[in-house]
Parts: sequence; C-alpha cells; structure tokens
Amino acid sequence: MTLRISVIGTGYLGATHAACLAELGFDVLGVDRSAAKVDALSRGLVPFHEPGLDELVAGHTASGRLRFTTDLAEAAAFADVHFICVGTPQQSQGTAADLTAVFDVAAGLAPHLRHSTVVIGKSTVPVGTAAELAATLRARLPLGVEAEVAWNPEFLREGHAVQDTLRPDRLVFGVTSPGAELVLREIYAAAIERGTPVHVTDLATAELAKVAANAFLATKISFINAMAEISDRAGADVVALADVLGDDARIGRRFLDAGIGFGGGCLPKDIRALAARAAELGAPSIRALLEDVDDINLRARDRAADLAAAMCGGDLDGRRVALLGAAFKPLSDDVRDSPALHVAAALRRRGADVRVFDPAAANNARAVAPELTYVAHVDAALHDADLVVLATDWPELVALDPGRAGALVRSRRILDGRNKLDEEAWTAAGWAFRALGRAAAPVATAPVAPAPAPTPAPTPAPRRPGRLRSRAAALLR
Ligand SMILES: NC(=O)C1=CN([C@@H]2O[C@H](COP(=O)(O)OP(=O)(O)OC[C@H]3O[C@@H](n4cnc5c(N)ncnc54)[C@H](O)[C@@H]3O)[C@@H](O)[C@H]2O)C=CC1
Ligand SMILES: O=C(O)[C@H]1O[C@H](OP(=O)(O)OP(=O)(O)OC[C@H]2O[C@@H](n3ccc(=O)[nH]c3=O)[C@H](O)[C@@H]2O)[C@H](O)[C@@H](O)[C@@H]1O
Repeated sequence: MTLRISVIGTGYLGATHAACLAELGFDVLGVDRSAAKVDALSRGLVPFHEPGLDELVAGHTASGRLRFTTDLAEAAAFADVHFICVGTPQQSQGTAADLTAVFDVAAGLAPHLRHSTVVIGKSTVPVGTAAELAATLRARLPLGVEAEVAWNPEFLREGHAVQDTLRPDRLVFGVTSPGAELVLREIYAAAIERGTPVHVTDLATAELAKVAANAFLATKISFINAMAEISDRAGADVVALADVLGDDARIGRRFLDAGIGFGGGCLPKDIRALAARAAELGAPSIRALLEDVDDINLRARDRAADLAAAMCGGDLDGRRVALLGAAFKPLSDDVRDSPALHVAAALRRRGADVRVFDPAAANNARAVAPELTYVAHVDAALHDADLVVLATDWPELVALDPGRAGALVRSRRILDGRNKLDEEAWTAAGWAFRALGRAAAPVATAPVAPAPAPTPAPTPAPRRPGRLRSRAAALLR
C-alpha cells in the first residue's frame, strides 16, 4: 500500500516537498493555515516563482495524488506520516528563531491522531527543538496512540528547489528508533537507490547539521566580502583572488562570489538563530564568529551604497539610478531580507530617484518596499539613468548588451554589485565600470617600504632556451 503523507506548511519548502513526494508516487495532503494559499494550490497554481514547480503541482492536483487543506484534523485522519514544514522566522523582538508555528502544529495535530505515527520535522530549528516537540506531542496524544519525532533537515536552494528535492546531494535522518529510520528510508527510496549518501544521526546532530551548513555557506560569502574590502584598499582584484582560492580543491570556488552579500529567508535568520542558541547553551565561539559574519554581510550593502555615491561625484541627490534586480537571488521572486532592496533603500535615503526592475519579484518587492518605484521593463529602468546598479544576478540582466544599454542611459556608469558582468565589454562600450573588491587601482594608504636592492642573480648554466623562455629573456633585456 502506498504511504500517505501530510506536509504541514506549504510555503517555498513545503509546497515543493509535497509536489515532489507526489511525483515520487505517494498520496500527499498539503496543509496550510493560509486559506488563500490552499485555495491557489488546490487549483494547481503555485503562489510563488520556482522553476519546474508549476508543472508538478498542476499535474498532481489534476491526478488527485496531491491535495491541500487548512484542516489538521483531516491531515491526522488521512496520513501515516506527517512532515512539519512551517516557517521559523526571526523573532520580531530579538535574533532567536520564532518557533510558534512549529509548536502550534504539534499541539493542533496531536489530539486528532487516531493511530501511531512518525512526525518528521523539516523546518530549520534551533538544536533541542525536536526533543521539546516530542514532549509537546506526547502531552496531547489520545490514550494508546504514539507519535515519534524524527528530524530530516532540508538543504534545497530556492530557484533549484525541485531538482534539489528530487536529487538531493545528501540525506540526514535524525531518529530515535530503527522504525523511524525505516519510514524515512521508504520515503527516500528512489534517491537512496541512486546512491545518495544517508547520514543517520541523533536528533540534535540532525538539527545542528542544518544550521551548521547554512552558517558555513554564510561564512564563506562573508570571508570573500572581507577580502573584497581589503582588495579595494590594496588595489587588488577579488574575483581573480577567488579564482586562485577556488582552484584549491580543499576550498572550492562556489560561494566565493563577492558583492552585496547574502540575503533571503534563511541564511541571515539562521546564523542569527544559531548565534542566539549558542549563547543560551554557553558556546561563545560560534556566536562570536557568526556575529562577525553578519556584520561583514551587512557592511557589504553599505559599501555598495558608498561606492554608488562616489561614482556620482559623492552626491546622489536627484540622481536617477537604475537598480537591476530586487529578489535576494536570481530565479526567485523571494525578497525576504534582500540585499538588492536594502541597497535600493539606502540610495533612496541619499536622495537618488531609484527605479527598480526585476523579472519576477516586483510584486513582492512592492509589498515590502512600496516607497520605491518599480518598472515593468529593464529599458524603463535604464532610461535617462545616471547610474546603473546590478543588484541581483538574473541571467538576462548579466547578459545585458552594454552598447544597447548605453544608448538609453544619461551617463554610462555601472556598479556591478554581484561581480558577474564582463568588465572588458562594458568598458569597451564606454562605461565607467566599478565593482566591490575590484578597485580601479586606488590606494595603498600606508606607505610601502622600499624594496631591498636585488641580489644579483646567479649566472644560469648555459642551455638551449625553449620558445617561451627565450621570449621571456627578450622581454627582460
Ligand atoms: N525556503 C527554502 O529554501 C528553505 C527553507 N527551509 C526552512 O523551511 C521552513 C519553511 O520555510 P519557507 O517554506 O521558506 O517559509 P514560508 O514562509 O514560505 O512558508 C511557511 C508556511 O507555513 C505556513 N504556516 C505557518 N504557521 C502555520 C501553522 N500553524 N499551520 C499551518 N501552516 C502554517 C505559512 O502559512 C506558510 O505558507 C523554515 O524553517 C526554513 O528555514 C529549509 C530549507 C530550504
Ligand atoms: O536553508 C535554506 O533555506 C537554504 O539556504 C540557502 O539557499 P538559498 O537561501 O535558496 O540561496 P543561496 O543560493 O544559498 O544564496 C543565498 C544568498 O547568498 C548570496 N550569495 C551566494 C553565493 C555567493 O558566492 N555569493 C553570494 O552573495 C546569494 O545572492 C543569495 O542572496 C542554502 O544554499 C540552502 O542549502 C539551504 O537549504
């Protein structure tokens, strides 16, 4: 018999997870407290932008394998296994995670359960949450019914969510019994058969592995942004530097793109939540590290605003700025803690007339930053601009033609906030080009000590020079 699964919380994570479970052949019921979301999803419509998800949701709602409801009692009656995928945002007062939704779900589900089950947490939570959740469930279960809690953190990236869910690079099963492990192995049988590594851990390790992964990624980005800062001071090029680092297989090139830094619904809140949890647990080292990571990240946004002002002669008042991108990353309409919108707001505060274009995120951006001006086409943003800022590296924005763009603007100035544009092509088309960490050769502020007189090179043993060697020799003569 096919396993019947409920997925509680159908946002970016839950809607994707539910649709992919249906794709894998399970009968799935998605649950959300938002009636509007449930209504849209039930009609086969995905209320956010995620490549490939529309087809899955439309197909499986039509076939009846994927349904949605607002009713936890219906989920309790329907499913053998329940996934918790609700939001765990940053608390409105403070930096810790707000776990209200996770505990509300447990408290709301438990009294309706009529047969023993596994409740699998997928939301990102502070270490220790799963154990507390198990106690919350136990306290509300009907007599004779058992519910085991397992933790199965999710590592998908927005913009690649379907592919990451169907073909994960690793699976983490935080369990307290072999039975829960068996259930998880059945759910992920297709990926396991393909050879996906499975890490079976205790609950705490599973919870912590998730936030550690996000903390490491955030640290990598802030590390390269810190190097961008010193590169600007020293007249070095952070992109070339990242290429050098990236060729070391121990380091790797990914997540070393310097620019206006990381944002989104996860990395920023997850490092803050981990720092807060570390403080509670008396683990000061990770807390100190992550506070610095956060500071460096936010400073990158300010440095972009400073550079924009410097490019306009120090004063943005009355300048028209084309801000390209509003989403926190390309291929997404998510604007949660978006660096692009943060920079846009900073430029506006300095008096600039900012016109924002984004291929998918304008509506969401308008809802959180209604004071900005949004335009429906990139040309409308470029028209008469004194400065262009690339803030989100959407492929179509990275591929903009500098010649065509140059015909639309008032002044050919461009700030590449993502270090993704082809500098040579833009400068060849007459643009003043700047990017964070790629100083147009200022500034060694401290005097550099004079180099010691060279010791004479030993006379080389005579031998026939190769072609390259003789060219070098010619250059040196
Ligand atoms: N967005 C992503 O790429 C990933 C997110 N995560 C984690 O997954 C969790 C969810 O994140 P997102 O999907 O991005 O958030 P989201 O805000 O898009 O979705 C959360 C959903 O939960 C629903 N919800 C809230 N309280 C509820 C309740 N009491 N009962 C039923 N539904 C409720 C909301 O209406 C919303 O639809 C977070 O812990 C996040 O850190 C983990 C990996 C990837
Ligand atoms: O927990 C989560 O929700 C997810 O958070 C991130 O995924 P996501 O937020 O979708 O986006 P990323 O691709 O990680 O990018 C995050 C931010 O970092 C920025 N970034 C990324 C890479 C880089 O080199 N430089 C850089 O500034 C991006 O522009 C973006 O603003 C993680 O990559 C996922 O593994 C994780 O599951």
